[in-house]
Amino acid sequence: MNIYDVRYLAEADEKTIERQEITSTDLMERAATEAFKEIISRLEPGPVPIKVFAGIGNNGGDGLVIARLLLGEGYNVEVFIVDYSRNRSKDFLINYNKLKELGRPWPVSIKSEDEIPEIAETDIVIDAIFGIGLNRPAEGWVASLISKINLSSALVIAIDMPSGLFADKMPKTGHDIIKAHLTLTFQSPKLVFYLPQTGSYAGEVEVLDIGLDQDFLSSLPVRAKLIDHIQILDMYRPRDKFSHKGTYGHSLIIGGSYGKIGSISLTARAALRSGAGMVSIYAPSCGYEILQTVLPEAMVIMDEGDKEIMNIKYDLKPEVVCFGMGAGTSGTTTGAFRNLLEGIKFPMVIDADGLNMLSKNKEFLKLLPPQSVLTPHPRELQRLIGDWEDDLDKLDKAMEFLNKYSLVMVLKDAHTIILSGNEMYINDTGNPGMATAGAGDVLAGVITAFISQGYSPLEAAIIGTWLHGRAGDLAANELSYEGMIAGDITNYIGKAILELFKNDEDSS
Ligand SMILES: NC(=O)C1=CN([C@@H]2O[C@H](COP(=O)(O)OP(=O)(O)OC[C@H]3O[C@@H](n4cnc5c(N)ncnc54)[C@H](O)[C@@H]3O)[C@@H](O)[C@H]2O)[C@@H](O)CC1
Ligand SMILES: Nc1ncnc2c1ncn2[C@@H]1O[C@H](COP(=O)(O)OP(=O)(O)O)[C@@H](O)[C@H]1O
Ligand SMILES: [K+]
Repeated sequence: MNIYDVRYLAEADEKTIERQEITSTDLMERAATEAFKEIISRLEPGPVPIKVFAGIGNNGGDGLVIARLLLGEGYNVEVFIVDYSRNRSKDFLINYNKLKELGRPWPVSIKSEDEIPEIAETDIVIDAIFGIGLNRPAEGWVASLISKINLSSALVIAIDMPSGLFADKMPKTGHDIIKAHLTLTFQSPKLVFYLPQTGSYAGEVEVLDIGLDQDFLSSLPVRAKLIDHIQILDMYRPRDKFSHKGTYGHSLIIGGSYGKIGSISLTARAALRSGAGMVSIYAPSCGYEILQTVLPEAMVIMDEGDKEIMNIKYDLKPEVVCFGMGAGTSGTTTGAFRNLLEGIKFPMVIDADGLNMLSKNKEFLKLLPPQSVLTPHPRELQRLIGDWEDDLDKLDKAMEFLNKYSLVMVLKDAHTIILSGNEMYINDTGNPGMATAGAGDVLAGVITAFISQGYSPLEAAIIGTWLHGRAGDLAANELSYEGMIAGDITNYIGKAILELFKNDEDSS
């Protein structure tokens, strides 16, 4: 699903109005009706008290339409106009009059702190104060209202955007922003919903198709893509009946040190479970028996070092090499990594201590084979690219870095972001149960396996990240967030792949 810059969404509204020969009021009615349908599909029957807070712009107009439609269905609705300016939008006014024509209940205007109503725990709050038009932080009593809504235990549904959140820039600390449980957003998800700094304001995100002109939308530059199962299915290549293990490539996983042999076994096992034809593990010799015992499907090659890698030598021809998990960053292992980099001409996957060695030895970066995949978590990223001001600045800096060295970057987080060239892909699978040691080692193995099967590094990063998260979700469903461990993610990769081919919506 495409994510667009919001300034283009406003243009798409205008183009739609022109091409579909409708008015902006019709479009507002259409958008708000979609939101209304979604809201009632989630409401328990009964006289739930609903408080709609409507601003005086078009987001407020949406709120008024939703209120009118809910009243029409007999819901118990109170409407509060957040009357911060006389500058009311045309469609707000049209819908304000339509609401008043219903006669009951009269919308209550809030113009000061004293007029902010009590909000009960049992209320449902519909936040239609500000949408994508917000261009400065909420202030004064409007900020107090937002804070009061947040302090109540009411269920909060934000329309288009949680009010107070900017669509295209990061808030500073101290800004009051609605913390929604659910955000019903129009046509395109907004990038800020997926960034660690701002994502928690949106809660669950539901994207509502409001029928904006598809031809115009497809002519727009795409800011990012939210990966969905359709995209994964499109990339997936079925296996040929007459294929053999050679068809799916040989993955070489290099890493481990005394006390950290488990990490490479996690990576190698995940690679085998993700379709690699053959997997060899290269490790210090203290790992030999452990690896042969825990993973009989993998071949094991020993380094001359007992407790750490000293000098990487092998005489096989892998399709892909994955380096770094549990390797440590000693001077000897760093020297061995440098020699490895000098000898490899095809894209690698680099994780964990491989990334730390790159950070400590920036001159290694130009030795990286083009299109290599780097999989940093936020700390590893910070060591690689330095500090950033905020999440948007982080993305800009990471882009600059990867383009300098022609890399693919997998920025691991709650919503992992994959960057390549000017493209950005956002992952929407995964859960907090995956915040467990070794989950990243598993991801490195999954991505490696897809490269070994002939997928491009970017495709492998996208498919691998999505499947890893989906497998984590399936594991959590059975085991709980607390009960799952990294190896469980690997155990569910097969089910995550099978699920891709199920036709029901639940697999998305
Ligand atoms: N344009 C259209 O045809 C459609 C618009 N829709 C809705 O329209 C929204 C955008 O509407 P608007 O552009 O009217 O903007 P908003 O309703 O988001 O904001 C209202 C106005 O408040 C002003 N403002 C910004 N920051 C402020 C602050 N801190 N304190 C006080 N005032 C501030 C802005 O100048 C803006 O005009 C979308 O988010 C969506 O909900 C939908 O109805 C779909 C169709
Ligand atoms: N809250 C979360 N929601 C979704 N995914 C998560 C969450 N926390 C961690 N993950 C995923 O788990 C993995 C953790 O990787 P990493 O931090 O490298 O762990 P380790 O170094 O222990 O292997 C990443 O793929 C990350 O995206
Ligand atoms: K809103």
